[in-house]
Amino acid sequence: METFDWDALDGQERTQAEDDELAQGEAQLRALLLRARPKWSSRELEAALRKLQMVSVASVAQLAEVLLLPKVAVSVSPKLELDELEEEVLNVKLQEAGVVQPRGFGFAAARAGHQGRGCNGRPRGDRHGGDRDGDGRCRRRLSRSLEAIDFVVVFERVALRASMALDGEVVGVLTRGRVLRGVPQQDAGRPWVKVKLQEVNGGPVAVREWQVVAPGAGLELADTKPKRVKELSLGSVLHGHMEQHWLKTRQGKAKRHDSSGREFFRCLPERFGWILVNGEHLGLGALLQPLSVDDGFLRRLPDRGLGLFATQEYEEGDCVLEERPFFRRHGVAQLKGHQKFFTKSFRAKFEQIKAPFTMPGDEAQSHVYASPAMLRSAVSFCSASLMTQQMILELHHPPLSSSHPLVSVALAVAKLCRSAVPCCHEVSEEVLQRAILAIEMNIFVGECCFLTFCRMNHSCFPNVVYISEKRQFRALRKIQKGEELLHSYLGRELLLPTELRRRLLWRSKAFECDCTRCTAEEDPMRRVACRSCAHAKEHYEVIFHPGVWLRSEPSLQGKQLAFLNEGQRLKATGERSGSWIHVKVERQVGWVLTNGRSLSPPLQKMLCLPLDAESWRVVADPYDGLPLPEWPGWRLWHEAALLFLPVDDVQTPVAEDETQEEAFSREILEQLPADLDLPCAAFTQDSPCCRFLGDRWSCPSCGEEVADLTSERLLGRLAERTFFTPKMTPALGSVSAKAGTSALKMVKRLFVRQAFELSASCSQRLGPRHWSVQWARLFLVDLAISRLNYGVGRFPALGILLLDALQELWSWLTTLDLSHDPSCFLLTRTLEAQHLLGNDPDPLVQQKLRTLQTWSESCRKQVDILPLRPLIIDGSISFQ
Ligand SMILES: C[S@@+](CC[C@H](N)C(=O)[O-])C[C@H]1O[C@@H](n2cnc3c(N)ncnc32)[C@H](O)[C@@H]1O
Repeated sequence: METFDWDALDGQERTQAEDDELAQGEAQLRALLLRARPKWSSRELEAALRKLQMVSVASVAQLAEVLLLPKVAVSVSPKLELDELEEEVLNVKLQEAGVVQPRGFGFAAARAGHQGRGCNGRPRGDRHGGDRDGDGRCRRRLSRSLEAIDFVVVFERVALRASMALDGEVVGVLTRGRVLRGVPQQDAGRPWVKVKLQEVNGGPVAVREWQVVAPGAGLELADTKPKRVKELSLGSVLHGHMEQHWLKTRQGKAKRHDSSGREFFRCLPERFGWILVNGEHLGLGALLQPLSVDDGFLRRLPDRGLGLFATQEYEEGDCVLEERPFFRRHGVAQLKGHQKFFTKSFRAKFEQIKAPFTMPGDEAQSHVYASPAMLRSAVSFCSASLMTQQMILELHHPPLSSSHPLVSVALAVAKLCRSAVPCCHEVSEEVLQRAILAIEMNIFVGECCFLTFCRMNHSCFPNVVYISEKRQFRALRKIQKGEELLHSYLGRELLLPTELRRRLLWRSKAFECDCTRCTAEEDPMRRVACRSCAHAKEHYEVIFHPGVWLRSEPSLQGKQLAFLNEGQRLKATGERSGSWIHVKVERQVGWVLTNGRSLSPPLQKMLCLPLDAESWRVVADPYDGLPLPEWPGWRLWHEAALLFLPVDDVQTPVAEDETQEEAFSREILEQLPADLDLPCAAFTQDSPCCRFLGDRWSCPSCGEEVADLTSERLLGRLAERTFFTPKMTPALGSVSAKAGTSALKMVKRLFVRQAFELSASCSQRLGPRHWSVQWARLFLVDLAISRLNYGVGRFPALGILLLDALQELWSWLTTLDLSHDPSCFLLTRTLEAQHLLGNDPDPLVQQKLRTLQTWSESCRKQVDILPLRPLIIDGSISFQ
């Protein structure tokens, strides 16, 4: 039995003879490495040597000693050559040191490692195969025993002991969900795991254990003239890191290291601790579980690190997981305690921290800036206990070698915090950078980190949802045993198209999402109305007096087939050529000119105009300068604008207080060519939509393909800025917010006018089903609810407008590939509409309300992902 001799750790000065022995051992190891890796350059060799020393291997003898196993293996198989063994041991140690990729590491290897050990009292049998004959068996067994594998703590709390015995000194405690690496070992038939203390409870990498090895060391106050506050007795153990001649410990104190050329402290060698794997004989059951068992709850996946899996079947609404956080990030209020360190110059430096951001495979460049949340992360981390710090560092984060902009931003924030905030002085730059990244990647709503929840991967089509008030995950749909549990790291962003969702995830969480929605062939958010199908359904009326010619070709030279009188109705066939349309009139077909501008001399007049499919009225002629063109894609937004804004505001083309950004958006909209407007028939219920398939749209009905992404991208970018994050300013005065709303905010009238213009442009060019138009609807719903809540006077048309928009949004959400039901995005809005319009005498309003109520009653209403935004228009309410 291998027990650890703690007494041996007592500080002894190293003698010259020991130094010589070390040098000799190193030379042996170098020779062994050279033999085993003849192709390595001297730099690679030196790097490997350094890394081996980090895992306690400084000589060939140590290599054998640490693992003890060669002796066992030799006795089992005398055929095995020592060289071969050395190389095997060397390979394992190199893997442990991170010099080469662990062979077979991960799922299969860990499973193999677990096999036959009887952990959890469950014999594993031989179902995972393995080399079972002769030398092969021996080699397999050897590497298995040497390999460190991942375990997860499955019991509430397990003890880390100084020796492989139940009465061994407890040197640490690990809580459920903690993931650790260790080498399985047996003692008297009981399975134990040997782990490095540094890895599990020794604190962040730079902080090590030190021991007082000479008399005269004392505790001094840092940041002031050295002032001794305490003598330190020989042998006492401290946590800290070296900075020049001082060993720095926590609480802003420093300890003298070698002011007079003498060493006071020595870093303790890495220690080991043992954890019992199975507590069945104690009546406890499994304490640790290898990570990669087939039916495990926590598994290692080939391309995403760890992931959580269902160990039983769940019905929709069931509670799947519940956990308490181990870490809570400081809120803004708590940070105020540190305010005096955030001087003007600190703030200036902080605001300059940024790194260029590009999406892989995309040329468009922007920047990622340091967020104040990172500052909170740094301070919270540095104020946490060593154990908590270690648990944070164990959470997933991008490697520091990654070129992702967050990595360099986190480094700059870490540097700045270390230099300015006292509680951060003692943590190394690298550790603080890792901590900021780990918190950024794993933080949950409510500013918490969890040991288990944080291992759950993301999907835009999740099967569980986080209920923050209860700290629970609940099933969004039926979940089969063995299915991966996936939640969405995104909230309302789930209602954005794939390209934007992937961009957001890459930007904030540094990964390229490969979920079912992101990899699906079609992106249903980007459905646009099919122009050619709509053209084919279009009806026209001759509005020119006395009438127009039906011609055999789309030109004035075309043969005159018939004269069509003013007022005559024509059915389009779908073919067009410039201002010419191909029509069917009674039994004849031919071409008709719609626009007199191409005549010579030009006639500034339309000759034929489309009929609105809903009202069968002629759509007004924009060239005659009529003030209110009644294009269906435009009409809803124009009418809405008139309900919310004074007529002057709606019609004034440019406002004087327009900001640069607003001017930019307006110019973009003005530049969009008018001839791309969709025909009226595109706005009828049954008009077909083109599906977006990667880089083009294709109509399932007529087969038409469209590849022009430019105006859709342009409108999408404006829509994201306008509807997704409306520019709001806090309201003046003191009106308390009503239930379901957050603090009151104001939107500028000019902003609202431009938002309606954008809504109309998106609608006219992309049709009623595109995501940008749906976000415009949400904006309209929030404006309408705010107006009904806070506005002065009644607006009868507002109720119908609100309920129509809600119904439209509800049915859009049901057609998308979303696992959340529409109530997750619309519940508060629906309830608020019911509350505000419940007493409305209009029977149409009551009928629409009943429909909405039936829909919402059939939903589970688990979460509200998209709370109502109180969009109060500046000047539309008066504060008393
Ligand atoms: C909060 S962690 C989840 C647990 C993590 N897999 C681990 O090993 O601890 C988030 C990380 O998991 C990976 N990940 C999660 N969801 C993913 C997805 N849908 N596609 C690709 N990688 C994903 C990414 O590396 C991401 O940064």
